[in-house]
Amino acid sequence: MLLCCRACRTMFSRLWGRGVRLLSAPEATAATAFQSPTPLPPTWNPDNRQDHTIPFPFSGASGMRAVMVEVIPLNIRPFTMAPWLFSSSQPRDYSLPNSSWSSEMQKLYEHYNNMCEVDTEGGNKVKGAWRRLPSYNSCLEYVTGGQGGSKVLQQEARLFTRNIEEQGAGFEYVVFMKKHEKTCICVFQPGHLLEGPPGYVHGGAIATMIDSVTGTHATYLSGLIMTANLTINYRSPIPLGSVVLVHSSLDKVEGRKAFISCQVTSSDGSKLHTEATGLFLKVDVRHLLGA
Ligand SMILES: CCCCCCCCCCCCCCCC(=O)SCCNC(=O)CCNC(=O)[C@H](O)C(C)(C)COP(=O)(O)OP(=O)(O)OC[C@H]1O[C@@H](n2cnc3c(N)ncnc32)[C@H](O)[C@@H]1OP(=O)(O)O
Repeated sequence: MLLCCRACRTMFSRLWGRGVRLLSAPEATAATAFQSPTPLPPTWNPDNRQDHTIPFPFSGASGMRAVMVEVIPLNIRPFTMAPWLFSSSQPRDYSLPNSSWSSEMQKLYEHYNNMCEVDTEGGNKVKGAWRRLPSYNSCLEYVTGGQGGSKVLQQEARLFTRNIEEQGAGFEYVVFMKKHEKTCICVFQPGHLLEGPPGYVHGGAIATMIDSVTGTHATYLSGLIMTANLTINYRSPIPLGSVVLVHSSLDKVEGRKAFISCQVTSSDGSKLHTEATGLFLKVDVRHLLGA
């Protein structure tokens, strides 16, 4: 596969780490000569690749150019060391701890994470009442094929809460779901880029987190949803850099509608910062694509 256009590049970034690796120019030449029944375009030349190369999309690889990729069946994928961001076999899960997390954020994470698995008398671990939800920098990570899915794949969809490069500067958060009680809790540490009033979090950033947590909750319960209505009451300002809890609970489901309420509190629950109610409507993938 030649990375010669935007669609190729998007597809490559989606596939990277899933059995796909970049070929060096000699490898690419050899692979084309021995394996591909389709000759390379006449303009392609490993020594002069201007016509069919593109800047590599990931940060940390500036100046690097991708020429050709090889798809390797996952079960025989060799070990390769990738020099850029998505170097593991899975896309980065942003809900895992990083060095920007304060000790309070880390402590709360461990508190809820420990309840995701419990020790049995026999010393085994079994699933607990809670579940940590992974979080990626693109909603595409949740798309599972189908005609709609592949159409979505052609776009470079990004989840903006997870696309601020500097760790700790924007939205640091992790969502835990308590499935049987239909509640969700999010541990949220707002960074300096979310400043509104001096020293406090911007109301729009708080609304973003409420929409993200309640929207994730509704998605988990109902599948593909869109926010139809969000009503927010701001009760007390949230200091930048503090750690707060976003509680989400399902009030009722009526057909396609899920009614969810939400409270943002201090980490010990003693102070109420924000209250909200949301209405989420289950939608068809065609609705998202504007069909
Ligand atoms: C392991 C698993 C992990 C899961 C991991 C998930 C990962 C994911 C993470 C990201 C999570 C981020 C989540 C963000 C979610 C957004 O922020 S979405 C973006 C913001 N929202 C929008 O842009 C929506 C724009 N609006 C629309 O597209 C359409 O108006 C809607 C909301 C889809 C509704 O349109 P529709 O489907 O045609 O519905 P319609 O027939 O008009 O109305 C149906 C019913 O709803 C009622 N209704 C419609 N709108 C309203 C309203 N605003 N107020 C009250 N009632 C209403 C109608 O009255 C009607 O009621 P009934 O007559 O049936 O009783």
